[in-house]
Amino acid sequence: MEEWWKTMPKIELHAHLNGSIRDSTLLELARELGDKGTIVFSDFEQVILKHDRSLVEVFKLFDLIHLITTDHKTVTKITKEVVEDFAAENVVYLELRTTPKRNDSKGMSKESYMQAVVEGLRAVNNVDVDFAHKLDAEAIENSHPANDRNSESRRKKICVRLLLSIDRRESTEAAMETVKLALQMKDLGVVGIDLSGNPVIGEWQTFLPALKFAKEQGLSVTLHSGEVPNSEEVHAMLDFLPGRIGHACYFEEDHWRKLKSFKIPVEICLTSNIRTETIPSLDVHHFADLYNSEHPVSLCTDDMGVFSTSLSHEYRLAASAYGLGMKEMHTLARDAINFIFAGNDAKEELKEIFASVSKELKA
Ligand SMILES: CNc1ncnc2c1ncn2[C@@H]1O[C@H](COP(=O)(O)O)[C@@H](O)[C@H]1O
Ligand SMILES: [Zn+2]
Repeated sequence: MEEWWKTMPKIELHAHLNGSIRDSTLLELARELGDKGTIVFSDFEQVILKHDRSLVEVFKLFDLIHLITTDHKTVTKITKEVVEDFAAENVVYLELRTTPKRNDSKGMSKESYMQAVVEGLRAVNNVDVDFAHKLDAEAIENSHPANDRNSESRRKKICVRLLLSIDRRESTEAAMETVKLALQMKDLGVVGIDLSGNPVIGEWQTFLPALKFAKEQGLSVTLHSGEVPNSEEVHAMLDFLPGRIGHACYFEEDHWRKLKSFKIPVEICLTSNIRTETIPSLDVHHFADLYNSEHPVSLCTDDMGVFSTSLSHEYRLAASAYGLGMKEMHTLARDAINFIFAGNDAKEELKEIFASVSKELKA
């Protein structure tokens, strides 16, 4: 039973690259920079290993993480590891999101940051990564000829798509640059835009032009919504009709009504919400009501490094907190196929994967 949560196929729709780094890698990177004298290692060690993380502290931690990860080589390394970690727990489809960053001292532009991310996807070697369907399917076949559909020796495969995040600290122009970069990278697996960052910073109106443009150009959009009370912003976000929203912690009656009537899927991050205290306990978490009213929801990790969790753990947690069995959890995982941002080819492939497990469950 314990193993089931790990072996069952899963879909991860809400994972931030820099929040998903292994503790061991963060410590190793911090130690290297400590040895060079760039940072004081012991200061970092304390923060990295600390486990109580209020929402305010989480954003302080991200500033520290970004200090040690924002160079091309490191971005490639953490991308590779994060994809490997998700694949190891049978995530078959991953939408990985990250904020393209400019760092003049490292000669880094938003574009070169994203090239480093794509390098990371290419560097994964213990599992096949399908990240740009049209272009790479052939390359994968050629590099692993034994990988035909009927072969028993078929290697494990994870389908990865990218979302580019706009940080709420950014200006309209910077947000627009991110959307243009996403459009430029459509053939490299970029399928959408995310709005995230410290929820007490920034105004909806600042990001709206870039988000509208993204939508007009055919990119999908997901928004962090209601991480702090902000009724007006939540209404504006719902009226924007995003493809999905994340969190929805401080939603009020009117928001729920709107969300449900618009049928906007919700990315649920249980551990993240409990750790940041945006929801007091699992028994009052909105997952239960959304699930019972058959509203589309998907369990996600948010930041598996920062919150020391995994997608398997989130499934185990929900199953025990809400009394759901293996079959129900399998259906919950499978139904996320309906609101992934990748196209029909990926959806069809995922349906096949889940269908073969459904048969086993019935047997
Ligand atoms: C806990 N809840 C959260 N709420 C809002 N934004 C969050 C977040 N967790 C992560 N991020 C966003 O993701 C960035 C780190 O990954 P990347 O550098 O983009 O790869 C953070 O700086 C923040 O902007
Ligand atoms: Zn998030």
